[in-house]
Amino acid sequence: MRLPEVFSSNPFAVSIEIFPPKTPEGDDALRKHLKTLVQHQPAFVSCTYGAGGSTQDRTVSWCQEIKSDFDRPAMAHFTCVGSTRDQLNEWLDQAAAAGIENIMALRGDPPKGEESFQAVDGGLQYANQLVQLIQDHPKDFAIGVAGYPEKHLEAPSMEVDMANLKRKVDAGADAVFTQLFFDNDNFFRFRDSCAAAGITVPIVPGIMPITDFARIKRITSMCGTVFPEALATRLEAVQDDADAQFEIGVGYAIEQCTALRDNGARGIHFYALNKSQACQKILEALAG
Ligand SMILES: NC(=O)C1=CN([C@@H]2O[C@H](COP(=O)(O)OP(=O)(O)OC[C@H]3O[C@@H](n4cnc5c(N)ncnc54)[C@H](O)[C@@H]3O)[C@@H](O)[C@H]2O)C=CC1
Ligand SMILES: Nc1nc(=O)c2c([nH]1)NC[C@@H]1CN(c3ccc(C(=O)N[C@@H](CCC(=O)O)C(=O)O)cc3)CN21
Repeated sequence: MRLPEVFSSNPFAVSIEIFPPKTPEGDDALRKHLKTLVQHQPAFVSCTYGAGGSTQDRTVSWCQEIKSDFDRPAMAHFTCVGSTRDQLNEWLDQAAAAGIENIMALRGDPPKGEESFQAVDGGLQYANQLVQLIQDHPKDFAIGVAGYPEKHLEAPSMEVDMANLKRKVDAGADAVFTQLFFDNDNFFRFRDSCAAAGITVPIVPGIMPITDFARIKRITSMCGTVFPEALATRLEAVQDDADAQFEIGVGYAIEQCTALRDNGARGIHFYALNKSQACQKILEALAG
């Protein structure tokens, strides 16, 4: 199912994001977690492509498995990192042949050890160019793009960042999935700015449940997401207690997601980090 139909047929479309594990043991563990997660009938499952600058293989095969073995629509992430236009087009040919219908089009993170993003010779510099390249492919892929409620780290201002988001949507994106955030006010402001900029496609909040404070701190610093002081204080108080961190993190996410839904969010995109426990609790709470 393509993204436009996902959102037209579902007033609140929950999606789950996974990343390809690095080992066969990781693959098996992910299959167990996916089995649990799909019981909640997520609208689709997405799989990253070199998240945080790691490997790009196996995104397509995981998407095929999501469709065939887990019976859910899939979205394959795709980035400009390290590829020429020709190589990007070859990947699109493979994705089309594999039955991929939805693509999350991203510029991508700089590879590990590199400070800033560098396009390769004959490659692309910005995600709007990737959206255009996908649109120019003969297969009619549906396209997701990233949006930044707290501004992308490299953008000089919210206004410039919004103009860049508009470029991606005008190039043909069907939905915007946001960077993770912990303060809903930032999301609601961002949604209003999108509307003011004439962006009419669904704006879906991206939520990462906190289960391990140290890891989340690493990730938020990479994303430019502000961590609420009061929440940090509560988590610091239980630094050595994994269960207590989980309880606090999941409780916070339940409140955050409930408020998003009650205030008209079109869905929630969960950065599940290949685990099911937190999302399961949140989805149970949302189902009431
Ligand atoms: N789920 C995921 O896998 C997610 C990944 N990311 C990562 O975030 C990073 C950025 O990716 P995108 O948002 O796709 O990149 P992007 O190309 O849309 O934006 C990157 C930066 O360039 C600026 N920019 C964009 N288009 C421009 C243009 N035409 N001219 C001048 N400046 C322009 C933006 O304001 C931003 O600061 C990547 O590292 C991506 O992998 C972000 C969110 C979610
Ligand atoms: N800038 C950016 N890049 C991304 O890839 C990305 C975002 N933002 N925002 C939303 C999600 C979050 N993503 C993530 C974030 C962390 C890991 C992760 O597993 N991190 C490891 C370290 C990575 C490694 O060394 O391989 C960790 O231990 O936290 C995976 C996906 C993918 N997405």
